[in-house]
Amino acid sequence: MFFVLRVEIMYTNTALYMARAGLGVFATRTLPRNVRFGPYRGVRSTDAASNYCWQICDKDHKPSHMVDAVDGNNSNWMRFINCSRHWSEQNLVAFQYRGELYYCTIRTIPRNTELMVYYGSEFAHRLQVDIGRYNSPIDEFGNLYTYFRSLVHQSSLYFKT
Ligand SMILES: C[S@@+](CC[C@H](N)C(=O)[O-])C[C@H]1O[C@@H](n2cnc3c(N)ncnc32)[C@H](O)[C@@H]1O
Repeated sequence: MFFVLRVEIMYTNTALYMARAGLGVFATRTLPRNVRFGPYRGVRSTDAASNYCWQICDKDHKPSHMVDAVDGNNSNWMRFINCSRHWSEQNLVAFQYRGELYYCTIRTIPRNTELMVYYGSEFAHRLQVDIGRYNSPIDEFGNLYTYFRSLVHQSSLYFKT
């Protein structure tokens, strides 16, 4: 089953989130768990030349190439999704399927909530995300969201991009 995803792209609330993070993506309706978006559109490149790159791996899990969404004319709305700073605010996981990159919701995302995915430790570190505290107990970080960890399972829900 396909749905048309409605999201809003707007400036992140820097008072609540991270300073100077720019634009972010917000759900305009409640999204259930296990909804997949994608693929992440961009230009194929050999190196991580921008902050809009995801690494694609081959069948042997070896790095193959990057998909770079720096060009707004050769990418889609997924380029605006920001990096979570702690698992309590992460609501998407990135995964690769048939050589392309997708995101999947890992918890129910209430309306008006920012969609956030973990970029991986290397890039997150560059964004000054405290990797050492990423998985620390929620009360050390603040009670922004209720913790609900889950695995990505098969789902019949997909969104068109
Ligand atoms: C893929 S883009 C995300 C969209 C970006 N906010 C925009 O306005 O185009 C990645 C960039 O967003 C910003 N960003 C994303 N997550 C962030 C975070 N947790 N803290 C600070 N900046 C972040 C950084 O400038 C990063 O280079």
